Amino acid sequence: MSLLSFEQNRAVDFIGLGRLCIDLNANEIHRPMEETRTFTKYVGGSPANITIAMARLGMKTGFIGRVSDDQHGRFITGYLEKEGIDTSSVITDRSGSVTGLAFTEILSPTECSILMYRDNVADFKLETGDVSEEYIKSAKSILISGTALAKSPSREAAFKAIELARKHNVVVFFDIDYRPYSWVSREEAGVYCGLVAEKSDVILGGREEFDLMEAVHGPLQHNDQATAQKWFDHHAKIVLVKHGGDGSVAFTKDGRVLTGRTFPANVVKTFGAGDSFAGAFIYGIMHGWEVDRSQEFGSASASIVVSSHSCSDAMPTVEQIQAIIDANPAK
Ligand SMILES: Nc1ncnc2c1ncn2[C@@H]1O[C@H](COP(=O)(O)OP(=O)(O)OP(=O)(O)O)[C@@H](O)[C@H]1O
Ligand SMILES: O=C(O)C[C@@H](O)[C@H](O)C(=O)CO
Repeated sequence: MSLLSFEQNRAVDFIGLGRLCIDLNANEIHRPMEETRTFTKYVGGSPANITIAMARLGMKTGFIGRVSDDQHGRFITGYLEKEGIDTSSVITDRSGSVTGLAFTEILSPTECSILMYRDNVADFKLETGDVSEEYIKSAKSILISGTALAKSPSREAAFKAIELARKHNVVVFFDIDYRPYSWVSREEAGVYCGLVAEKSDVILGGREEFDLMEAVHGPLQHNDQATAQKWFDHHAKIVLVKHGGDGSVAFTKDGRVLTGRTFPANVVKTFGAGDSFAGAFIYGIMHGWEVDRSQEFGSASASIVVSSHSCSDAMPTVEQIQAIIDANPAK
């Protein structure tokens, strides 16, 4: 019995909402950013990365967001269009906003950090008027990333999108995506992420991201199974807890607990694992695959992206992911 039912007669499979930014990944790796002279530019932003991942896997995708009225905004929109992502709801913001920049430092394969420049960014200027009911009802699913909740009017736009999704049987995927630099406080993040989690069908996050919500919406349990039950008591059908190199654990409302394995990787950088995992995992779920097969697909995708310099550019095809799985059969 499928946990989720996706409306089939919809023009769009998946809509991402929120952050469209630019990654500037250090070319001189294994040294501090103070010693970096050059960077390579990629489209970034967790929801953008996940939407690009879905498009690379052949899904019909769209995006709801705002970009700056400059070369960076045009670069992002052009990239999305080249990937086949519908940009009819990607709005050029003309308030003088800028594009968020994510400078990434790769000290070692396991020591990576991101320096975020996010003052007056276009993505937080997303307004409720940018969220079209007609567009939402044309989709099978929508992705909400937690950072979109960090500031108004983006926050209200995200909540409107969720309400419209619920009204039109659009499946809501929620990636908690906690990025401290965008929030006033952890507590505020917990408040708003918890309110979205209560309305979501599938929730993805790390242990500490679930703790963030439980610190406000209680009780704080540090226990994946108890966490999952908490959200099943609301609207969730699948709760997936990511554990980095240790894989993931998925809980289903019908009582299954599924452990996701990891795949060997020549790790260049650790970030991008979550977005590539999410894209391929959601792909599996939307194709009616069992949750554990979807976890495996997500994990294989992540092993490719952590072995690459970029996030968005490195998002793999179905064939590339399957080749990793075929080369590393489960024991
Ligand atoms: N070093 C690794 N090698 C292979 N697979 C990995 C590695 N790190 C993570 N993964 C895979 O990616 C999935 C998601 O990783 P993780 O838990 O780090 O998400 P995240 O914290 O959201 O990542 P990000 O750093 O992109 O925000 C894991 O469940 C695992 O399957
Ligand atoms: O989501 C962000 O703001 C940073 C991303 O652009 C970056 O690619 C990353 O950290 C992916 O996890």
